Amino acid sequence: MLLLMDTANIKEIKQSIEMYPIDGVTTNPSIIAKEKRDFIELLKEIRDIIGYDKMLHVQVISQKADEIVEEAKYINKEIGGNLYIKIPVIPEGIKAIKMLKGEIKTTATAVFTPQQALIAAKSGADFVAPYVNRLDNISANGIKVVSNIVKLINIYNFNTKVIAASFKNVEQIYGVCMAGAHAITVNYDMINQMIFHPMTDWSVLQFVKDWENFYGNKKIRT
Ligand SMILES: O=C[C@H](O)COP(=O)(O)O
Repeated sequence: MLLLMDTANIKEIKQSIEMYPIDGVTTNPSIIAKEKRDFIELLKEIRDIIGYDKMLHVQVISQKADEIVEEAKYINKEIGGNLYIKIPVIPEGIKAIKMLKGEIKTTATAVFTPQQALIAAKSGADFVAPYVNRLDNISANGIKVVSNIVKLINIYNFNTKVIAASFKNVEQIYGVCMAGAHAITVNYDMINQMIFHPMTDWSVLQFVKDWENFYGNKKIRT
């Protein structure tokens, strides 16, 4: 199971890498624009923080296959390392995924149906990224879509992995993990929510109280 951070915020990336078992970072144009920084400069800083081995997913802007390929090559040259180029599953995007196969790794993004994921996988995408919360928001079932994509990938034995994205609560995250998603990408709030439980905090406080009742402020290691 791969765990990625869906953010381009330097502080959030640094903190989550320090605290949690993070495999990489995913971005999209909206996430990047929020930081109000030079695109390449920001990505280079993220690469420096996470290192060359962790995954970095960066999305293209163009909507024509030839231009998508050019953007992918440019980002790859500038940023390098374990890089995945995110390409939306429009027809020209599928064409670009086919063109990049064997040269640059790709993540087919903005996936809303198993059919889109199937075509992207058949085209050679390394990852497909279904948007769970955006599906739930249009009264579809994000977890079911992820589950069906995982099933299709297994039926046809594609090498493609599912990176479930777009979460607004931990129940959605739990659901896609139970459905066998190979990877999840979550924002800073979600990663903290995943580990939070009021009973855990209460128990920790209780342990400390009981210890102090007998040992006072004595430490385990003096
Ligand atoms: O790149 C895709 C994002 O994970 C979408 O997430 P969002 O629906 O929270 O904007």
